[in-house]
Amino acid sequence: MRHAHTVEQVRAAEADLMARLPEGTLMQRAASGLAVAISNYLGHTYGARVVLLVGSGDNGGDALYAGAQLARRGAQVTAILLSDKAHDAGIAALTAAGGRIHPLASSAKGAAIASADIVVDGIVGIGGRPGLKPEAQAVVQVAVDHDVPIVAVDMPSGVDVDSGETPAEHVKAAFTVTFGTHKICHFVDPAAAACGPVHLIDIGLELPAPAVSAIQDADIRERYPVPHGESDKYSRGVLGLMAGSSQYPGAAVIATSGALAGPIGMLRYLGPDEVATAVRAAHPEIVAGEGRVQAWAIGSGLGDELEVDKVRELLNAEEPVLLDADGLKALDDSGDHIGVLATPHAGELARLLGVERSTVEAERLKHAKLAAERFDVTVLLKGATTVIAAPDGQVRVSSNATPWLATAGAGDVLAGLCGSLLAAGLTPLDAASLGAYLHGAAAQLASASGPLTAMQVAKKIPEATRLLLDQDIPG
Ligand SMILES: NC(=O)C1=CN([C@@H]2O[C@H](COP(=O)(O)OP(=O)(O)OC[C@H]3O[C@@H](n4cnc5c(N)ncnc54)[C@H](O)[C@@H]3O)[C@@H](O)[C@H]2O)[C@@H](O)CC1
Ligand SMILES: [K+]
Repeated sequence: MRHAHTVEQVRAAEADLMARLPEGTLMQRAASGLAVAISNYLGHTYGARVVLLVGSGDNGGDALYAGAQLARRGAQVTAILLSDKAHDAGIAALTAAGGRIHPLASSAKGAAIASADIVVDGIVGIGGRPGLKPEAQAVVQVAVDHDVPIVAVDMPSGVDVDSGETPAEHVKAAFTVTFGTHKICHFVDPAAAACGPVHLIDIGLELPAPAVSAIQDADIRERYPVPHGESDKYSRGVLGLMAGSSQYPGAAVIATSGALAGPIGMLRYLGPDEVATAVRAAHPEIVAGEGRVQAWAIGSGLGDELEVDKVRELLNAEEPVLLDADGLKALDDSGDHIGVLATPHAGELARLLGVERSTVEAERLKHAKLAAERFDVTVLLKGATTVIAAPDGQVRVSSNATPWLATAGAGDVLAGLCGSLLAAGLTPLDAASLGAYLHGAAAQLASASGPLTAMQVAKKIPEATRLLLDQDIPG
């Protein structure tokens, strides 16, 4: 996993390290990493036209020192000072290296930005409040109008660093270079979408447990319940699936496709006879009717046929339960639901919490955590980046989805797959994490940069799993 820490955690780790190192060492490490990333992006340094947008703090200092390094290697570097205050030693370094300094009032600044190969956003970093001042917004707009790529120093200025929210104007970066550890805004939308690819420069910080972790390929290898020589269909896990209705029979076929593509040894389907017939026609290996299961997945396409009392009984039983779509209506905030995984999209989470959908979309991390705490469940909030919040406060994100995945039935596949991982014995947090990541990987395979259907995603899950497990097929 990659890890993100809060501003407070980063400041404490920086203070610890700075106390042991000569003054300025950390900033030099940061600036060197930034300069190399800019050179790599441009493909050349000599003659490159680089404009630095420099705010009043150390974020501007990073930009100035990186600019000085680039200037020493032949780049034409111009700094635009957005505040009366700027990092003095950084300005001296840039000037000594042959860089130019423009105050905000300079009439030449617009032309410098318009003809730049890259603009470096050193306006604010972890010390910034959300939003851009009008003068900063104006220069950023010149870069946007002239299609000049912007590299964000630490993070795009104007985003809310610790929540990933973007309540006001902010920079949209071509890429971001960050230092020491990731910050929450790199992982959580909408801010994450403004970062572009994020490069992490190690500056030697020693960090505590992360606030948010992002799932990577290696996590699948580490945690996927791969069967072994002694496994049988029961020990691999049996999932009970309640989905689909006479109104939405397709949801059952799609959700069962997702479940069968996961690690379980057997799938039991419970639902109306005609839907069970359709499900078994699609998947003859499915067993219809009651029986012992290790986990339940309930909800996709149930419509009005949701039996709230029965579901609440299951919520209080020992087996873990996944609640999706209509099944979420059975969730209440009384009692212990520690084994429950809820998989809402923003609209469903908004209904659960009694707020507007747009509020959830703007404050995704906050509302996922709020619901995890209030309902005592693990919450998987679907979206371009999936946010997973456990009731103990752990948060993970999965960011490998393709926008083509925004298609009917994709959520049913995810519910089936996560249910399958639950039945195979993973915790709700791991089942949600691996499910979201494998779902994203399968969608990438199914899409190959083009449209896809939910059933195509389900069909690609085994291949995505195999690639991520890096296992050759025997025989
Ligand atoms: N502390 C360290 O040792 C290191 C810090 N580093 C850099 O230092 C940055 C943090 O520096 P600072 O703590 O000086 O803080 P910033 O540079 O993020 O911001 C400093 C000042 O900007 C002003 N400000 C706040 N919000 C603003 C807004 N929306 N618009 C305009 N001005 C605003 C405030 O007066 C604030 O004090 C990090 O993000 C990173 O880039 C790196 O050099 C790594 C080492
Ligand atoms: K910045």
